[in-house]
Amino acid sequence: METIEVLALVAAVLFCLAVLWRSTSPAVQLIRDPAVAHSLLNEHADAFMNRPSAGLLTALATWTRGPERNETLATVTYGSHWRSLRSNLTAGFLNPTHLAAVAPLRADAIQDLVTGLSQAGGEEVVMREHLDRAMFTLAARLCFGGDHGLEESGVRAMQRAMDDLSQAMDDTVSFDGSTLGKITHWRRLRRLFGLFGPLFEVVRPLIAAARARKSGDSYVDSLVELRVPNPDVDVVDAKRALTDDEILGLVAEFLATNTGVIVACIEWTLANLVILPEVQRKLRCEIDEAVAAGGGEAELSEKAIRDMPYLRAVVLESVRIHPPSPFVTRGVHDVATGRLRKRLIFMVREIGRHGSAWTEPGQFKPERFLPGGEAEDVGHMPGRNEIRMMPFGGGRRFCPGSNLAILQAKFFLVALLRNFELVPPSSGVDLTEVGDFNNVMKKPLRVRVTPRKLP
Ligand code: HEM
Repeated sequence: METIEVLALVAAVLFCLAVLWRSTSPAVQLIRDPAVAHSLLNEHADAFMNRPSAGLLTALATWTRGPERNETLATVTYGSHWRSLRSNLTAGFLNPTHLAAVAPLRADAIQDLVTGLSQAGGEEVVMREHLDRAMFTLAARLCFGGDHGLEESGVRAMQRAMDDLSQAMDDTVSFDGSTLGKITHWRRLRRLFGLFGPLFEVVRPLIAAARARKSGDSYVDSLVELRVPNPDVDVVDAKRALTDDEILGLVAEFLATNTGVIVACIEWTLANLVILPEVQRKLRCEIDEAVAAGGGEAELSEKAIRDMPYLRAVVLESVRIHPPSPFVTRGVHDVATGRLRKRLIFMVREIGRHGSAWTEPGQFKPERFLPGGEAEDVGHMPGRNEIRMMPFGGGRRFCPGSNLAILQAKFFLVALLRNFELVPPSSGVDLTEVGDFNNVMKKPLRVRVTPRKLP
């Protein structure tokens, strides 16, 4: 065959592959309107119970297929396996009695944060560095238990591994859909999955220790004890334990959801409090009054924190305008083949700032969530009759950790405002957003923290 004929043949094959690829690629629909989001997620919840399946690229990157993949709560298909994992987290770990018992761990983390910031001597600090450290220590203790030999060096090694994973995740999500993009995406995915290795090195002995002690109240203890449906055995209601690989995935998910997004929520809130001194002053007044009413205790009670209307309004306004997770996805799959037909992307940021649902949507105005305000009935979860914002998603797969996340953010904010005056840095505060997986401040917030004389 002549060279020219070979080239023509190669071009024809490539053309056919491109047409095939395009014709089999799932359609993508972007949802920006709160009313449309409500109709899809609330009125047709049964049709949108799953996120898009991971697909060919993930299979290539992990060299695994279908049920062999280690599913996490966020990736698993709606069904009995999902129900087991979800009720283990919500009815078990996140139930109010259990959470009350972890209050001392949170108090320790907050105390360390306040001590660290006090040493800054009124100088400018990069708030995220301090918050990341405190929040990660807390998450690791919630995950593995406060007194099971979790060394500081192990916590920091885990934090480094998780930082790399979350950076790789952000690089992977922002993928433009072009053929070149897909190839790059595949390479990024391979890198991403490779990053689980260093995390596993630190976590594997902790899983082994949890298996050996057979009881405990940390998240990893609950995963070791959990039995999930086993469809591979021909026995009614057959169950099996989770493998170490599966537990690793769930641990990574737990650490990720209990750190970066909560830190992002606190950082965005602080940025607005620094820019708007009047809002900061009002919030501090509410905190000082609650502290006085509580007899000046070092940490306010959970009830006192929940009963603070202005704090609630500030946090809601923060997650409305700067949702730490900027989009939520759903997939429509072919019933027979399981292949992804359509990908729906709910643009959480745009929904929370939609002109049809909010007046002056770009302005940070906590008052809108107070009694008499335009959003006095809006909470952090979508209402039954409407969606006006959805920072924690909606429908069947809404975020199970939303209450904990809001509570942790409030406790940290109260401690910071109670102990420090927060003054803008000389360079000002830049609210530019970055990140597709997590929505963070492009320029990490710098603040001058001046210790307060406690009333
Ligand atoms: C400010 C902090 C947080 C934000 C902004 C956030 C946001 C979200 C969003 C938007 C989703 C997708 C919901 C959907 O698809 O409808 C989600 C899912 C999820 N979140 Fe959170 N989250 C936060 C904290 C947490 C915490 C603390 C936990 C665990 C204790 C958690 C565990 C999960 C899990 C397991 C899922 C997947 C649920 C499922 O598919 O059934 N999140 N989160």
